[in-house]
Amino acid sequence: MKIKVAYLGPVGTFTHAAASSLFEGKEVRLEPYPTIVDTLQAVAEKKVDVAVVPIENALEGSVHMTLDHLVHQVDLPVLAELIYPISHCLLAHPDQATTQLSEFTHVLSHPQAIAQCYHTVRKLIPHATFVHTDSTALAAAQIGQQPANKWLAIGTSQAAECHQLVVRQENVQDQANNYTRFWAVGYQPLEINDADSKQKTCLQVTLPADYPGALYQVLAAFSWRKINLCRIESRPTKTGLGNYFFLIEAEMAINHVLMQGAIDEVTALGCKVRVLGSFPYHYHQERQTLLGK
Ligand SMILES: O=C(O)C(=O)Cc1ccccc1
Repeated sequence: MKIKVAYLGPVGTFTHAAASSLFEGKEVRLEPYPTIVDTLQAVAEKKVDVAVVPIENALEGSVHMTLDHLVHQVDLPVLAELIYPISHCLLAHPDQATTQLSEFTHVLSHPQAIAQCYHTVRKLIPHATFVHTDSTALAAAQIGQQPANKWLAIGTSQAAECHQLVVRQENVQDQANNYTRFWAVGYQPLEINDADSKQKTCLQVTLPADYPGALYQVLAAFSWRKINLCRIESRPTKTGLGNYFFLIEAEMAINHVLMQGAIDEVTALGCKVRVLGSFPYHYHQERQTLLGK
């Protein structure tokens, strides 16, 4: 039976490209969902086997919608991570193919895409009003239905093809080195060929109380074991102003004895530790090593 994979759709989103890359050559059915929350709920409610969602961007940081849903609303293990290059295009209806860029009035896209391109687009179109949509491809679809409006979408060249739009400008992200990390989440382990892959563990750590050196003690548990941390972020627990949990990503698999030791030590300090996942991670170019043949 084909694995069902939910992704933030419709066709032509960056998540669609990442999900296609992650499952390339596999017997899967990719199913689009309109929002990140719907995508995660599809797997939480067992309508699909896996969900692929964006988690962090190199320019804009965490995708809070994804992170908060995974932490507060569902208990879905992270199964794999793909780091995918992101290049944004300005897309217009063919009827606006010759309109001066500075004459466009509105720029539609996903909030992450708008944030990644904000300064570049403001320079090109100083009077643009930015309009948020649930995905970049939805913005492209809306442009396709509005030939008379001087509107642009920020999105992928695939979305331009899907909706017969013209690419008015490529590479409008504010920095060249633009990557997004995507997570595949689900209850069933993926058939992953991880012999050569690097492993990561993502932990949610909540301190017992706020006291001098509390976080320092947590970090020390990783430090003296020489476990490299690749990300640490605080997010509100949503129980009151100033209450945070920490999301800690470490470059070591959960079953490693040193990782077990670090988790035990942090727990002994009185912290609450939840494992969000222990999973292989890859850059897009190395994707062929991620999934089993
Ligand atoms: O809207 C999309 O295309 C997405 O997949 C979300 C997103 C937006 C910008 C960068 C990476 C992912």
